[in-house]
Amino acid sequence: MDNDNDFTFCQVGLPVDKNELEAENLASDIGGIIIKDGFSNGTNSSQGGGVVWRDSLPSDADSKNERTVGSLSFNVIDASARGESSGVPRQVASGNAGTSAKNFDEKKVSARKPVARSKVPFEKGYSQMDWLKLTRTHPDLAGLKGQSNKRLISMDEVKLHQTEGSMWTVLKGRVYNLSPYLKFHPGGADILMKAVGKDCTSLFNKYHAWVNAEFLLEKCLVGTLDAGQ
Ligand code: HEM
Repeated sequence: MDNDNDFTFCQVGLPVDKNELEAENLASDIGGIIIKDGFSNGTNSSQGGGVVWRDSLPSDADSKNERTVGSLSFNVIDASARGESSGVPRQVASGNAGTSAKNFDEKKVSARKPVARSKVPFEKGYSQMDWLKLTRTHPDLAGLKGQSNKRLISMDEVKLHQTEGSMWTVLKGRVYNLSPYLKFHPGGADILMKAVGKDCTSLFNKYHAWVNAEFLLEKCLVGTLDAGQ
């Protein structure tokens, strides 16, 4: 096997990105990182007032660095005690090394409201399983009465079939008799009536482009739409 083309054998290289190198240099120049809590009024952090964590004890070298480059410090504020209910942690960041210090609040991300689904509870005996059983056992769901389902059908003929037992629709260039499926339609029979006598392809795609109608209505096929009409 050619390992060059197999990503599982990819070698992870050293950072060559210019920005990464710059970030590394900058990090080594920073005098120290201090995390303080927001409760103590300890103004002198070097005495440990409110310091939650610091990356190193101030040594001579570190304080020299602090004078030339500075340090980064973060104040950690517990918002829960103030009864803020956003659930998003508030954060205040401050830097004193010439880096532009900005206070920021994380914006609340508004979750999209889910679209209301309008599935209709099926009547007893009209589940999708019941439909599958019926398609396997019924001899003539399309109502062909011996006619071929390979013939071309005009739109005018489709419009004529809007009566009980013979309700035709066009879906993706195929003509189906919807009558036997009406009561099994999970969206309800009423809404499916909109498809009768018409080409329902765009309505179908609007509601559920993912539904495999070719399979579900296989036994309801009466013919192919004559597109030349
Ligand atoms: C013509 C063949 C059609 C077939 C075979 C069919 C089949 C289905 C199936 C299997 C579902 C359940 C989908 C799911 O659970 O994700 C469904 C739901 C639904 N259908 Fe159809 N459908 C057809 C046409 C239409 C048309 C023309 C309309 C609208 C005029 C429509 C409106 C709906 C609605 C509103 C639902 C419920 C949506 C939902 O679950 O969110 N259907 N249909």
